[in-house]
Amino acid sequence: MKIFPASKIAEIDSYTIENEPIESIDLMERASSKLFKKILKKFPAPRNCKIFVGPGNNGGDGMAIARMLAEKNYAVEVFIIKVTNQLSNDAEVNLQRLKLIKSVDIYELASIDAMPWLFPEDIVIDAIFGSGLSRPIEGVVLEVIKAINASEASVVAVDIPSGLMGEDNSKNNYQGIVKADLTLSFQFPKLAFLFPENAEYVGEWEVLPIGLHPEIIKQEQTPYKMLNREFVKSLLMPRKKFDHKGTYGHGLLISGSYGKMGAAILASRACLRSGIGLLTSHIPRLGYEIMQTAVPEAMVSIDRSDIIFTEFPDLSQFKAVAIGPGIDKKQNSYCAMINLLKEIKTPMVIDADGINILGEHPELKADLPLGSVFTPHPKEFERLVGKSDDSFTRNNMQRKFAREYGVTLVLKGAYTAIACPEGSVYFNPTGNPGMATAGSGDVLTGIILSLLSQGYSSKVATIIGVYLHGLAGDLASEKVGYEALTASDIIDFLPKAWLKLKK
Ligand SMILES: NC(=O)C1=CN([C@@H]2O[C@H](COP(=O)(O)OP(=O)(O)OC[C@H]3O[C@@H](n4cnc5c(N)ncnc54)[C@H](O)[C@@H]3O)[C@@H](O)[C@H]2O)[C@@H](O)CC1
Ligand SMILES: Nc1ncnc2c1ncn2[C@@H]1O[C@H](COP(=O)(O)OP(=O)(O)O)[C@@H](O)[C@H]1O
Ligand SMILES: [K+]
Repeated sequence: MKIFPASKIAEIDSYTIENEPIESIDLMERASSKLFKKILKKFPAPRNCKIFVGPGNNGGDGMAIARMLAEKNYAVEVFIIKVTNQLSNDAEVNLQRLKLIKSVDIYELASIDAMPWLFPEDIVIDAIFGSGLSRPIEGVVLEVIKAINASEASVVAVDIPSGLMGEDNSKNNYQGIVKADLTLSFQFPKLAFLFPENAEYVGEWEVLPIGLHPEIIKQEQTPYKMLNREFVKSLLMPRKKFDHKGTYGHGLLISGSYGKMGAAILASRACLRSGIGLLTSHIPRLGYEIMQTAVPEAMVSIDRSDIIFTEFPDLSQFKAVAIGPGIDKKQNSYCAMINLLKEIKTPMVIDADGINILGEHPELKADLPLGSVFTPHPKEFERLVGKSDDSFTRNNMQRKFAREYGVTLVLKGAYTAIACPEGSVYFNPTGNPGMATAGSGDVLTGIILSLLSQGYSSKVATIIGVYLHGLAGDLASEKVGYEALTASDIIDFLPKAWLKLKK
């Protein structure tokens, strides 16, 4: 699913109006009735609704919803916040329609003194500003938003919480953003919904299709996309009757060190559960028996060091290489990394301490093989790419790094972002807070290595890997819950995740 910047949404709107064709007031009616139905579902018994509306089309939606709720016997009060004297055309039409409904009280809110008391059992509908917001909130609107946020009422935001910019909130005043319990967004999610600092403002969110024109949605370009099962499934290569293990590639995994052999085991097991033909696990000497016992399917390559990574086998036999889980970042490992980067010609996955070594020695970035994949969590990301104060800026830095070095750069977390060399970013909807547990990143590294070895491109291997990893985590959490979930559970649910993905 595409995620458009707010500026493009008005264009998509106009195209729909012209080419469906549909009158703009009818498009508003269609959008509002979708939202109204959702509210009815969420709050089936009539309650007091206090609807705050602004001067634009977001306000117009609010007034249309007010009319629909009143017709279903909800006690509705509408507060028109006096921002300007002029309402948008469609908001004005909806105001006139609303005035015909006798049961609805309509007030003008020109100062905070006229603010109504909000009770915990009230439903507040926030239709002050939508995608047309052009600057941080101030004046009476700021006071109203503070009062809404101080109340215990249930807050539903129309399209986007008022005050939140669709993408860039780096210069916003967070005091002036509505804290919604539920945000119902028209047709597309907004980029800002995917950033952690906005979570308490957006609340739970849902996208409501409102029938915007499919042609323009197809045509319009955007760097931001949300993954879904159909898309990921379409990337899978079918297996054929006469395939053999050579068909699915031989991968090399460099991982583990003294005290961190678990990372090597987890990554190896996940790799073998993701379709690879042959896996060689390169580990320090002390891990030999551990690996042979825990993962009999893996071949083992032994380092001359007992405890860390200092060398690697002949690379010519491998289709892809992964390095990082549990390797530590001692001087000798750094030296081995220099050599590895000089020799390697296949794509590679770089995770954990592999990333940290590159963060400490940025000159190594010049030797990165084409098609490398980085899988940092936020702290590792900071060491590799740099610091930022907000997620939008960080996302721009992520895209720039991916373009500059020709790599696929993953930023792990809720809505993991995958930045590709050509500038696009894919966000992943699968995964859950149960996965915030030791070793779950090692599992992801193993999965992506497996897919690269099978011949998927770096971008596709990363997309499938990230989606599948989250899906396995979701299936695992259905069985064991968030708290008890371990990285091994994610591996155990990889078979089910594959089946579900391919269904
Ligand atoms: N694109 C779609 O899919 C549809 C959009 N609709 C609604 O239309 C909304 C967008 O409507 P508009 O473009 O009219 O925009 P808004 O309703 O967000 O309001 C924009 C108005 O507020 C003013 N304004 C912006 N920032 C301000 C600030 N900080 N302080 C004071 N005034 C400010 C602007 O000058 C403009 O007059 C969407 O969010 C959605 O609710 C629906 O009606 C129909 C379908
Ligand atoms: N709240 C969350 N929602 C979705 N996925 C999550 C969440 N928390 C963690 N994850 C996923 O779990 C993995 C954690 O990786 P990482 O931090 O590298 O773990 P480790 O270093 O212990 O292996 C990542 O893939 C991340 O996307
Ligand atoms: K709103």
